[in-house]
Amino acid sequence: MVDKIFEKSIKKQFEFDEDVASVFDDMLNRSIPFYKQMQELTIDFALNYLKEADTVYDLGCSTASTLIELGKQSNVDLNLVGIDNSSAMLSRASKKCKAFGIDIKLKNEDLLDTSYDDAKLVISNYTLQFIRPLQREKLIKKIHDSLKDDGIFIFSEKVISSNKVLNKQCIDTYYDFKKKQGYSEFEISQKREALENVLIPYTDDENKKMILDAGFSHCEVLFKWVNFATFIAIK
Ligand SMILES: Nc1ncnc2c1ncn2[C@@H]1O[C@H](C[S@+](CC[C@H]([NH3+])C(=O)[O-])CC(=O)[O-])[C@@H](O)[C@H]1O
Ligand SMILES: O=C(O)C(=O)Cc1ccccc1
Repeated sequence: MVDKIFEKSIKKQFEFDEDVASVFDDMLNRSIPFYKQMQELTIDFALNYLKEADTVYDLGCSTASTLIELGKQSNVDLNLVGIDNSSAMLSRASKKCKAFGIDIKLKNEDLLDTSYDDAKLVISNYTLQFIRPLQREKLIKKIHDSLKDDGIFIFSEKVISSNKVLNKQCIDTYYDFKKKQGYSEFEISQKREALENVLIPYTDDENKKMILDAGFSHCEVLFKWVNFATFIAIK
């Protein structure tokens, strides 16, 4: 279904409710530049590290498209776990898993309350940005401590620049991208307002610092388009 959520006047904050879930795959494809390529990279790099019976967690799995694709492409059996606290997202995820015949354990839990036992790989694409900064630092520490010694964390985030002028240029370039995807100026500005204080982006350096402070030995950017970046961290 086509995302028309912000065509009408909306006064509430952005929420992952039934309305958003029903158009979510379209929303992501049209709102996150190179979303498909970013997902393919996540899977390509994940497959570099995964062996038979490894456990993979996807934090903020939404409609489970990344885990389904990982399950399809893996030559070994994996223990796939998707976590999200939106029932609307998970009911779609569950239907898609059945339709594709991929076995994924879907957990309706807050990321901050979940345990990540036996994790070889943790994925979290475009989700940490919705966790408040203090909690975010704690969550990263928990992810680090739960990962096996050779564990990997792959995550993507909307990012900002610490240079004000460049940051404004990045935002303008992103809004041009959205216009080219068919969103009107009204939809773009309504969504921007709804995301205010809900989506809290860090700079690349802040993301890397958060990762290294949690104890990871290495972190780098795998992919970046203007203000959207994918990172890989090695325990
Ligand atoms: N505290 C929380 N606990 C659990 N889930 C949460 C929490 N906060 C937000 N979520 C969930 O995180 C997901 C973020 S979307 C991820 C896209 C996906 N990774 C993808 O690659 O397709 C990204 C976006 O919409 O920009 C939503 O499904 C929320 O319900
Ligand atoms: O920042 C924006 O304007 C976005 O649209 C990013 C986004 C994409 C998908 C869900 C929530 C936010």
